[in-house]
Amino acid sequence: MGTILDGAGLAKKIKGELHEKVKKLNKKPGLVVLLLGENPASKVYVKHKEMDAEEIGFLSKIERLPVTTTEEELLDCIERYNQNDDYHGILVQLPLPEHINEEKVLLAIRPEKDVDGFHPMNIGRLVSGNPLMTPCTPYGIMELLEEYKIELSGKTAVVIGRSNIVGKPIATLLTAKNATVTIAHSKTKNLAEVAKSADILVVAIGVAEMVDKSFVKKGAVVIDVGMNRNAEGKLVGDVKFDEVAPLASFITPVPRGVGPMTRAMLMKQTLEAFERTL
Ligand SMILES: Nc1nc2c(c(=O)[nH]1)N[C@@H](CN(C=O)c1ccc(C(=O)N[C@@H](CCC(=O)O)C(=O)O)cc1)CN2
Repeated sequence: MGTILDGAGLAKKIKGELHEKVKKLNKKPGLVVLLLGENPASKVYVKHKEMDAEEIGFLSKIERLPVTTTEEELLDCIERYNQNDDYHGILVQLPLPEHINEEKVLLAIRPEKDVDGFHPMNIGRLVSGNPLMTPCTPYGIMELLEEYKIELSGKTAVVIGRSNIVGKPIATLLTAKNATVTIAHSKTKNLAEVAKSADILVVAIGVAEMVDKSFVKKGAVVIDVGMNRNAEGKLVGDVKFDEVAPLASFITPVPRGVGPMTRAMLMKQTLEAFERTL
């Protein structure tokens, strides 16, 4: 049985350290989360972010906007927070309703306040090796790998999934640590065979328990980014945990793996955004 990478435990430690730093400040760092509509999962994630921010001692606000909000109204709202010096981090919860152009919205957030790291300027900086803000899920994965002293240099990494928020940036971060990275996706031929070549396997496909033991080399490090509800309504990852864990050297659980680390990195980047204003 592989070692379980305790994302929840590490996230708790990081949030405790942030709290200690915030206690010493004269002003509270501020985080605003913009939530459009009533997506049940998004509502839970946003609530968790609010709880984390309050626990650490941030000024925390959720702007709950109706699903009928127009793109122009959303852009106006973002601009108000761009101009508001009490808020150092602005985040728009994804996914957005279909009538809103996600690219336009992410471009509207000032890069210095883009604590999600999704603004094209922040993506460009990440790719060129001079990051300002890093997408929180990939950042959290890298912190977890570092905490457990998992060697990356010279290792073969396969990332299944090519999203802008996870697949592409984690591939960039692993490459920066000298891993040899392949990005695989729904059109990849012989996906299980490609995955099985990996020393480090990152799975971010959004299909419940799709990755079974046929995808995993003995001794591989398996990072499961998936967050799905199975037929019984239980939260499961993209990896069949019980089948894969005995093969892996390290593996993240779902829940309590990558998810809490995503939130911890959001808090870390909010404090850093605040510190840059001092
Ligand atoms: N603006 C953003 N939108 C979205 C992001 C993001 O990084 N920025 N990522 C995902 C959702 N997400 C953060 O928003 C997220 C999802 C889940 C968790 C988490 O802590 N999960 C827990 C379990 C939660 C539960 O019980 O449902 C866990 O894994 O232990 C954190 C962040 C899409 N949108």
